Amino acid sequence: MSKLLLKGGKIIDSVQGSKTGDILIIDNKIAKIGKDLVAEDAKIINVKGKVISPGLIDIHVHLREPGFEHKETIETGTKSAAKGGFTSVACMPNTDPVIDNQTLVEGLLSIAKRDGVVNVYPIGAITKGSRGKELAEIANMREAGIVAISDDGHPVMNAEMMRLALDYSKDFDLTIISHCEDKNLAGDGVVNQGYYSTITGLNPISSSSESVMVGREILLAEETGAKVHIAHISTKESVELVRQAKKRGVKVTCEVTPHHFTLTDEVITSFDTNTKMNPPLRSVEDVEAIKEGLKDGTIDVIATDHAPHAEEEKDVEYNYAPFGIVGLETALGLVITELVEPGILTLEDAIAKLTINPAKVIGVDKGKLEVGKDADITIIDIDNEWEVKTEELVSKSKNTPFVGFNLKGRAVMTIVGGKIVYSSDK
Ligand SMILES: NC(=O)N[C@@H](CC(=O)O)C(=O)O
Ligand SMILES: [Zn+2]
Ligand SMILES: [Zn+2]
Repeated sequence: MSKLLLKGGKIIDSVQGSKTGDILIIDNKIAKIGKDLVAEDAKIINVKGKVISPGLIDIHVHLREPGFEHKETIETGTKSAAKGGFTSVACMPNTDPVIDNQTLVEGLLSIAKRDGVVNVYPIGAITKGSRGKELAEIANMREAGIVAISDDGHPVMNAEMMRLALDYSKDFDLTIISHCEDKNLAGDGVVNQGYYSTITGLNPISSSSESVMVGREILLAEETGAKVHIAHISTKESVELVRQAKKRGVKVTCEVTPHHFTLTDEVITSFDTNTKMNPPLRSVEDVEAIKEGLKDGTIDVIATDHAPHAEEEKDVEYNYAPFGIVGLETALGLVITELVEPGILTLEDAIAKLTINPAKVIGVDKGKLEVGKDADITIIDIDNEWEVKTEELVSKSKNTPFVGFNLKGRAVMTIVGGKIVYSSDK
């Protein structure tokens, strides 16, 4: 029997309010929560002045294995997650091959069991090969352990195919995570349409290329009664569509990435390919609408869309670089610096968007500190000031626009199932 006693931290409880106290972990479960706990032969960890949070959950991660191991592997991606304070990640199926059948899901789970340091929840494809033509083996994949379906990286352009998938997903209580992008409207765009696309001469991506699809998904979810989750929301129009749909009782949820609430399209003037991602960085007004959406609960989840790409792939002309940036190790710092410090979200609300809310979207029993639950816990030092440095990133890829940023707040210890998988002291 192994015992771990966390002493004197601020225990986050977004429902009943946070309190200072101790948590006793026995083996892989939370055994006791209270004040002045004592436990013989427990390893004691003093967390005075620190926050004890439910382990963070990221439901939008590209682990790249199988097929793109030069960008990331399940081992390096989950180590990156652990350093960022994440105890669970859900991984997107746009690997090679695309995760669209039971055997591939089982293969992924067995690698995750062998190499993963945090919990890995696979997301299956909606359509075979994510090509949008015929449905993937959704029932079998569900049996094998997928927690959601998504063709992320691509939209499902055929609305009838999406309606079919939504209808079908209800039988398996699966949420569809939609990458909202109208391919015809997006064309060969690489950056947000606006002042900065004009002055840089880079090909524009309109806001409508996203919002038209957000509107479509909402209408189809409403018609079918299915659950849809909008990935990486980025425009003010999309936020408003979700807000109105929620008022009507549509089963729609959405997520935003830290880069979409932190950066605007102004940064593309550097022509740094680490400012290129899908959807693109948007305007000041969009960022303001996103913050409003976070505040009023329209935006449920903060997810990284961790999208590693190798240095040689990004080190090309802007038009030719792949879309995407890494995010697991900077997410928490950006949330605290950009949202909690300025008072946009309380610490409890911010943590809810990184724990219980994402857990609900993928339907897993995680994200709460309660006796009897898995001991997935993140210890956060919210006052820790640090600078993002390339050489300190443990992800295999270093494609982030945040190098040199000074952030406040970081995970100092990550515990998964009672086991310390990351500690800043080591
Ligand atoms: N976000 C990105 O810019 N890229 C993602 C795909 C995606 O999330 O749509 C990737 O897989 O690289
Ligand atoms: Zn996407
Ligand atoms: Zn993605």
